[in-house]
Amino acid sequence: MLQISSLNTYYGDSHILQGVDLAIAPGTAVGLLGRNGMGKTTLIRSLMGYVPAASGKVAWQGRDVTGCPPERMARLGIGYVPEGRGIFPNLSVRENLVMSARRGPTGRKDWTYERVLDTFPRLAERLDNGGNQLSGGEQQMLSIGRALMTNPDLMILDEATEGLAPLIVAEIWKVIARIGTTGISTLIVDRNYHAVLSHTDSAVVLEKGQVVAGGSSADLLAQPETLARYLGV
Ligand SMILES: Nc1ncnc2c1ncn2[C@@H]1O[C@H](COP(=O)(O)OP(=O)(O)OP(=O)(O)O)[C@@H](O)[C@H]1O
Repeated sequence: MLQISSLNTYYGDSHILQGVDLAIAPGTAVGLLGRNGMGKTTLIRSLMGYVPAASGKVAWQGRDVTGCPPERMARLGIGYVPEGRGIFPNLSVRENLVMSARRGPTGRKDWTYERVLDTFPRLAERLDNGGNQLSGGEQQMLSIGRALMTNPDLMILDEATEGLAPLIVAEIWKVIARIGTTGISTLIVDRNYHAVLSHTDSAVVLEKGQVVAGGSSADLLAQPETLARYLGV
């Protein structure tokens, strides 16, 4: 469904992504792992069109979308929950959700306002609160809820559990697992590689902008020396 081939991205003279390949099949969950600064967010920003790639290709559902702007990628069915959340702080929870509502690219409307509130009962209790009045965990839920309201085929979650209390983290992982069961593919970045590997079908590991390991998540979980080498502190 998503196929990234030989992607190279620079920030100025710094060659950040160095020939990255990544594929996501329909309905699967893929983990994107790597220590801080290895290029995970840059890969997401490149595929979404926020950062231009110098070379390489991004194909989405069979068509070449390399260099398409983020709004177009979103219209084509990619929901993006960025690191740092990206909600509208001055709008209420209700407004944040309602303004994101639309059918998916194939007309799908599985994720309605009611279903999102059912998934996140905490948001249902805070509909009239401004985005800036929410706790960190609630903001994260709102960010995920907004992406779901666009009825995407793929959800990209970048550090969705960062800085949250353990109970909220567990709640977010539960929701991520539930999203996966509704046929939406996911691309997940999270510091807790054990949790990522437990919630995905496959994963790739980035080191200095290159894919250095990858395969089925279950296989990777069974390779502690690989995990320690590329992800250990
Ligand atoms: N806007 C930018 N301008 C210049 N360099 C940048 C910019 N954003 C990121 N970088 C650099 O690019 C490299 C990759 O960063 P990136 O954010 O993609 O890594 P990451 O794997 O997502 O790590 P983290 O978990 O810390 O976000 C790092 O060396 C970082 O310092």
